[in-house]
Amino acid sequence: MANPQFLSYVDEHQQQFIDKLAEVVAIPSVSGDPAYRQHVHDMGAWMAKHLKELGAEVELRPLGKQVLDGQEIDLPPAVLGSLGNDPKKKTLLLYGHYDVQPALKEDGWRFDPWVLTPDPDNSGKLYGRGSSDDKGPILGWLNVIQAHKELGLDMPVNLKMCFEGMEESGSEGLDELIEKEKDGFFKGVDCVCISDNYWLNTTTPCLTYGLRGIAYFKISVSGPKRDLHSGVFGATVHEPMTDLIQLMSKLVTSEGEILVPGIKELVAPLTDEERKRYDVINFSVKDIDDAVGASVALSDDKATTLMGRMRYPSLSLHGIEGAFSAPGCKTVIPAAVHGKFSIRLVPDIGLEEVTKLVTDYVNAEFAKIKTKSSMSVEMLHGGEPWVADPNHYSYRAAHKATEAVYGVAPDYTREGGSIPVTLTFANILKSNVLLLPMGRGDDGAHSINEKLDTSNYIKGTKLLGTYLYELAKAE
Ligand SMILES: C[C@H](N)C(=O)N[C@@H](Cc1c[nH]cn1)C(=O)O
Ligand SMILES: [Zn+2]
Ligand SMILES: [Zn+2]
Repeated sequence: MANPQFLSYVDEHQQQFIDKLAEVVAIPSVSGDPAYRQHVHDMGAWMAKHLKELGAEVELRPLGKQVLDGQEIDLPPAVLGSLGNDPKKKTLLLYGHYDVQPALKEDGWRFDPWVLTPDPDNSGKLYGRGSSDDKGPILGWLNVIQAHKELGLDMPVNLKMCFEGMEESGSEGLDELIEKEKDGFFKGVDCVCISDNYWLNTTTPCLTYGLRGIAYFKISVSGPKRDLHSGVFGATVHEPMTDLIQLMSKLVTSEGEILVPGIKELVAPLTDEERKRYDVINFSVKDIDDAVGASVALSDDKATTLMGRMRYPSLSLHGIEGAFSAPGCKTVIPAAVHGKFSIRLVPDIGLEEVTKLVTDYVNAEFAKIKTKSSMSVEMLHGGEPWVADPNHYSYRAAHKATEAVYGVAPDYTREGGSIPVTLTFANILKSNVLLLPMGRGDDGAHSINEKLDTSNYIKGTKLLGTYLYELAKAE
């Protein structure tokens, strides 16, 4: 059980916590676009300032530079914080990310994505980019610390904190920092907790013990030196976009089957025991329909749907840079186009292996196209898949905390998304990692109209705090 004073404090400060979330949603910390990079740095500075005010020792650790769209720019720093150093207490490492995915009102958002907007229908939904992924959860930790500081309560465990600003763009520089600091800043960490994923549905909290990895690719096709008039040059020159579409159509079927040979053969075989684990999860295919706003699920079967997200790889096509995409009818032949796609990886499918399979296949398919265009394929960023031991004491502590705050036992899930640093923490720090999500499956992370329900934010803050108390006692 958590301290009752702490729980009451969270209820009494609900509006103040929402106002803080509004303050950080207003900082458009998009890591993938160089034009927004200063905002990512501003968000890192905001985190450092507020953690210091809460009594933590804080350091902004530079992570070097990256080349983005031909420009060399500073990577956002890692915000490293420590609170408490009592050798009698356990030491928990918290990780979260302060960068977000891009968002433009014209993509179809109901409200300005950078203004946290409560649902006018009073449903309690708080709309805004980053509300659920991952600014709400990282503020959840800050709220817990604030409550303890203001109430004069001792924290049940020592905290180390690592917040990064590049998670949505491959976590560049972070693995190196963890390796370098494993016997420095990260020394003494007993276990790791990350709140950066989502419940499977809208009602049942969960503990997550696996993540898919990711391999993100770009296929570039070019030909003419400049964009051309299709009336003047159509049926006259090879067109890069035509070649790229042909290549991209060879990657995946409409039923989601990956066409790159050799990938599905690597997936670990399904055991009866594992199959049964999907049957007990509180979930229905309607949860998918509700989350995406349409009846478009690949399967009508619950276990097949869950396995599609948790234990099988997937290949998604994301976009074509350089293609005409504005309204209207521009009759251009683009000179160079870059197709982007990613593959979500599962255990037994490694990043290096998949990169070779994809590169060889795309090159072989391109060789079959009769064209004079040039083509190259590269892996832009990646992260390996991860699975943890859900019988660890940290999971037992989170299980008890979930029952205390939500009055139900959590589901045990594997997440379809990726948090590349998770495996690094597990391997380099040799620690158990727990994923303790705050948001719901319909939060729309990475999509338009991302939201966090007020009750998830407030109960989620109570859950994170209660987990610390349970962790202190756990064996
Ligand atoms: C699950 C986590 N909140 C998340 O959204 N992770 C991203 C990481 C990523 C990797 N490349 C780009 N973003 C994801 O799963 O897409
Ligand atoms: Zn994300
Ligand atoms: Zn995230």
